Amino acid sequence: MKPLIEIKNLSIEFEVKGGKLKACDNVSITINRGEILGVIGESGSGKSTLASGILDLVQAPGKISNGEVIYYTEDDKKVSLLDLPKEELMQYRWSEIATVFQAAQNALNPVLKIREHFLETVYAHSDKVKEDEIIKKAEEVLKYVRLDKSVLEYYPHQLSGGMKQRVLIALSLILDPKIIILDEPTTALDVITQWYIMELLKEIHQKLGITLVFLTHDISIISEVVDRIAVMYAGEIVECGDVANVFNEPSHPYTKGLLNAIPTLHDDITERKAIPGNPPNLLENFKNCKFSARCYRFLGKECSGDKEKTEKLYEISNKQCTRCYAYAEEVECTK
Ligand SMILES: Nc1ncnc2c1ncn2[C@@H]1O[C@H](COP(=O)(O)OP(=O)(O)OP(=O)(O)O)[C@@H](O)[C@H]1O
Repeated sequence: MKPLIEIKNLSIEFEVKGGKLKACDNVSITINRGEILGVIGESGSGKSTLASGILDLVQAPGKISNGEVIYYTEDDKKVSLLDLPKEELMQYRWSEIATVFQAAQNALNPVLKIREHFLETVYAHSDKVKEDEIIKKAEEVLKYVRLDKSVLEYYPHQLSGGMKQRVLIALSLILDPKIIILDEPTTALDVITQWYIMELLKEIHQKLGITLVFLTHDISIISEVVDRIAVMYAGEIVECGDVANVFNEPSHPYTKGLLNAIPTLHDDITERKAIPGNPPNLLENFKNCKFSARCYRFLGKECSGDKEKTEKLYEISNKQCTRCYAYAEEVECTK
């Protein structure tokens, strides 16, 4: 698979009372063209910060302190997104990389009809497109999310939560992007609507071949959709790989804990166990593996002190990488 976006050693800090909070700590991951990638992790693990970092949208007091985001164009040209002037980078937003962010339900302007949202999005990129062309395209993308064109004449408050989310997905498609990054796309919705939206996104992926990245705490909702999964803990990716490998043979104790904590319809809920302890304070200057305080596999001095070793990802197969020091014999992962 060809790479579409390569995130290299991305670190993002928030300047807060008490110091610098590392929300993303040296994150490296490649998003491949045409795949569906899921990034999972509990609240506060850094998923939204990572999503904002890709398009340099981190708001103060946050700041990208290190790293690169490389975008591969269709003719394999490498573009270093974080080095682009702001206006140029904004041209990539929507037309190459579209985002549907967590607070999406409130992302629509209450005083504008849906048709105006489509017009404004396109006009922000080009004032040469005719209005009727935009509306024709809007009707086409609304069909992908099974909404009738009459929705264009509605104001946001006239739509249900699920319809608003579908409008936002349609809006993200208006400029034919190569990738959509969806941060908690279904969080505020009821379970049935959640599944419906995931089905629609899967269909859109199949029809258009568009790359999708889901960032969510809800493993159950993405498990049947994603090809590959990355697990985030305390600002770091602790494991990534093909979804079947990671789910069937999780290598990192955090991934195991996370999977153990999910109830299913079929099993005994008392069998489910929460991970003991709490996530660490991200203001700390870590010398140990960040999970070591909660880890059943903690290897004593091997997991402590040697930051260089505990901050690497090790390749345990060509389909799975882990940050756990127990695999330090394996080769370093460069994917
Ligand atoms: N504007 C901000 N100011 C200070 N700290 C922030 C800010 N935004 C995020 N953080 C901190 O950065 C860390 C990562 O937050 P982030 O929102 O990226 O996590 P998340 O995994 O997306 O969780 P959630 O799904 O709850 O948003 C958290 O410790 C959070 O408190």
